[in-house]
Amino acid sequence: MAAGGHGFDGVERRGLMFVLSSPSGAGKTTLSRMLVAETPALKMSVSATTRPKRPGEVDGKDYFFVDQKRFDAMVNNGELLEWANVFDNRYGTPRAPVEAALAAGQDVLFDIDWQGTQQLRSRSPNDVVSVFILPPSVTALEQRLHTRAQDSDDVIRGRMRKAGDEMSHFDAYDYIIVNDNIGIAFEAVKSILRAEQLKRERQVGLSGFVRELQRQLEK
Ligand SMILES: Nc1nc2c(ncn2[C@@H]2O[C@H](COP(=O)(O)OP(=O)(O)O)[C@@H](O)[C@H]2O)c(=O)[nH]1
Ligand SMILES: Nc1ncnc2c1ncn2[C@@H]1O[C@H](COP(=O)(O)OP(=O)(O)O)[C@@H](O)[C@H]1O
Repeated sequence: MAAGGHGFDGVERRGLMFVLSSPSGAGKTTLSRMLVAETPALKMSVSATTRPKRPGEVDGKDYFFVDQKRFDAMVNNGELLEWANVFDNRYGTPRAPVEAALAAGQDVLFDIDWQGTQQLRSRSPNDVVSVFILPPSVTALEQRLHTRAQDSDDVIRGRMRKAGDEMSHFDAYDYIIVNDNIGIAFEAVKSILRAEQLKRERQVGLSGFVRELQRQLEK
């Protein structure tokens, strides 16, 4: 992967792929939005989906809403970095924007399920940092799905039924956050991102930087 972009005093850093997953309603969309709002350099990957648009969602911002035919064409043309069936719909990550951002040394944020996370990790094991968000309780999860008020009772029942399955994959993730208080959960997400950005192996320009410090000391 190409190196580029930002870092302290010109220390080049490799962009990372920051993944948030959770059962529906646990809070990953909320946390992703907060993170992007506070971290302008972080690029959100906008997925393509065949699911219907919810009230308030914007095409091209929340998702690219496409029909089944277009989705199949994207798969067949290799336009997706990963894709999966979730809740009887298809979801996938457009490849080009992610590759361009990473090549420029930018970090990319993904709100994708465990299947997509697995596919990204097998392609780029060193660049994926994965976080799984758990609800504090089943009652809270159900309440959140209802207060979001964007899905029918039937859809909510379906999502509650599948929450157990989704949660069973928590052990494939690097970090786990229980999202009880949103402010505390957000602090936790930010800390993980910051610590991962500072990992030695991601700061690919370090040896040159240290050599330069040593050269100046020798003067
Ligand atoms: N594999 C994969 N999963 C995705 C993608 N985009 C969204 N998802 C997941 O699909 C599931 C359903 O998303 P959505 O319909 O927005 O419902 P929500 O989780 O209740 O907000 C969530 O687990 C998302 O993380 C994608 O591009 N790839
Ligand atoms: N810690 C929290 N406490 C209370 N409500 C929350 C919390 N985190 C998220 N929510 C609310 O729960 C609902 C579902 O959150 P959302 O981010 O859409 O979940 P997901 O993307 O995981 O499906 C939203 O209405 C959101 O405002």
